[in-house]
Amino acid sequence: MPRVVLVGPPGSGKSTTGATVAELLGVGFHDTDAAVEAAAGRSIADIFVEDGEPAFRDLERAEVSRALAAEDGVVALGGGAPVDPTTEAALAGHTVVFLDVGIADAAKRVGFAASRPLLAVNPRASWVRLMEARRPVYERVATHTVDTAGRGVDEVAGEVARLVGTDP
Ligand SMILES: Nc1ncnc2c1ncn2[C@@H]1O[C@H](COP(=O)(O)OP(=O)(O)OP(=O)(O)O)[C@@H](O)[C@H]1O
Ligand SMILES: O=C(O)C1=C[C@@H](O)[C@@H](O)[C@H](O)C1
Ligand SMILES: [Mg+2]
Repeated sequence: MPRVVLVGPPGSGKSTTGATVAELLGVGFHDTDAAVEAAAGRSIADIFVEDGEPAFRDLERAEVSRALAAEDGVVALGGGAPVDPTTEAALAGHTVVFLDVGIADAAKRVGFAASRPLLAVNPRASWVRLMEARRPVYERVATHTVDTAGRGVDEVAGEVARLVGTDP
């Protein structure tokens, strides 16, 4: 079972902070977005364009299920992964940290590049809509919440490592 699973919206820092948390804890780091891309041999943006979002969600659900069973370090999920009901149910019993962030910090961090297909059109409004719909899900699955607003990667990673460092 992973030591900790990171959830949160695009720009919350799951991938970047997760790698630092893994270093601090001396464990491996696994990013489900990267794993889906490696398995498919294509970028997520290409999977969205060529096969559509439902096809990506199927690949993501399978990869998250595999990672929750097989990985034992830090696991970063894609931003939309916990919205899937099967994935939400599978997260029960795991140590899950919700990296919270507001639109101001997310916009600064992400720059809303085309690599995030759900934010390709009207990125700020799309991010706000996504976050409104997803906040209840992130809050339901989280065992801990860490506010990342105005805080750097090292500070956030230090707090996450302290929170989960004593968990079995
Ligand atoms: N706490 C932070 N302070 C400043 N910049 C940050 C912070 N966390 C992440 N970043 C920067 O924000 C950008 C996006 O971070 P990252 O890719 O880790 O987000 P993510 O949550 O994994 O997003 P996605 O859901 O799209 O995978 C990166 O350039 C990263 O360096
Ligand atoms: O917020 C989302 O739905 C997404 C976030 C990214 O991590 C990727 O999983 C993909 O771009 C979809
Ligand atoms: Mg990421």
